[in-house]
Amino acid sequence: MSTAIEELLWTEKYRPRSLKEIVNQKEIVERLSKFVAEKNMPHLLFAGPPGTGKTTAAHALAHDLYGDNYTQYMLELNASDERGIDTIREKVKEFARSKTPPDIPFKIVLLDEADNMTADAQQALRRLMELYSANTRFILAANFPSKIIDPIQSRCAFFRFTPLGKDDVVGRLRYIAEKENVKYDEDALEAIYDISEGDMRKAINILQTAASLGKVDVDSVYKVVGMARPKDIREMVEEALKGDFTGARELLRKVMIEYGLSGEDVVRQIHRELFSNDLKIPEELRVMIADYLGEIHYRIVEGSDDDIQLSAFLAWLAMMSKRVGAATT
Ligand SMILES: Nc1ncnc2c1ncn2[C@@H]1O[C@H](COP(=O)(O)OP(=O)(O)OP(=O)(O)O)[C@@H](O)[C@H]1O
Repeated sequence: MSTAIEELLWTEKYRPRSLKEIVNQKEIVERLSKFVAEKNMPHLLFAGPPGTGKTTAAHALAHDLYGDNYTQYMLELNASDERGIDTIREKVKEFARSKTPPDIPFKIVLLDEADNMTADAQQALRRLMELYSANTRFILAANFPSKIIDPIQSRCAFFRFTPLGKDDVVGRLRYIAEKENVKYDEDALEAIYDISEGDMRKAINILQTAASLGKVDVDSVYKVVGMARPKDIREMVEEALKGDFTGARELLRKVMIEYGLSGEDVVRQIHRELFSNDLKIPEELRVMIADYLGEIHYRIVEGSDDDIQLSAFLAWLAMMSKRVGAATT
């Protein structure tokens, strides 16, 4: 990757180079550091959601093993990009023949998105792993480990990466914002965490896009991701639950126009708010709303009119709250 892109993209600029710079994932970092100390390791399977540090950890491990010029001892392949197992086989064969590191008996093949390979391709991969195991170790990265065939799973040490917590994400965003001289509101960083759901890549990208517009505040954050502020969505639902259908419908039109949301976007955001702690409603009502919202979502996806469906939803909320006798508290 060129230096220009590394400088431009904050996810690259602030990608941890060494294991000790990785945020959280403590147990993983400890186990990997042991491999570095022992200069030995088995094949590895890194599993977990996007943006939690799988690729970063593989590079950091190679960096700590081989030093700054580690890339000559590491082959990175993306299972979805490479044209089938034959291409992978050719590349691995060539790589296995190339220069070996001075005092470590193996090189590393990183295979990203391994769970996108068919079961047949994975069988071929398994044979490849065995064939070159004398001087090569494979690191497989996957979002869904259940899609990796058992014979491969049993040959790898398993590492589960978990979504990063609020303190970790907000702390990292604060660190980057300070380094980049970005003006920000603390609650904007928390909003970025809420949207990212523990995906650090997504969080850093939102910060960078919002910062390009000026000060990072809650409004600019929701604007760049094309979402309404949760508060606006909650107010709309609460208004309907108070029985004020007309008021709720006005708020609906406002969020759709102001934020340029589609009907499906609005349904997704209502769904999100339904399970947040900020919407205080009785459990019985929450269950009914979740059920009916699923129906509305289906109708919109099938091509029904956004406005008619969402108006019907708000009307239903207004009627339901009366029947259950439950206005918001
Ligand atoms: N644990 C972490 N500590 C610090 N930064 C992180 C961490 N995890 C992710 N990041 C940041 O997010 C970016 C993306 O992370 P990475 O490529 O490692 O994700 P991944 O888990 O491999 O995701 P994918 O499954 O999409 O490939 C990194 O460049 C880095 O800036």
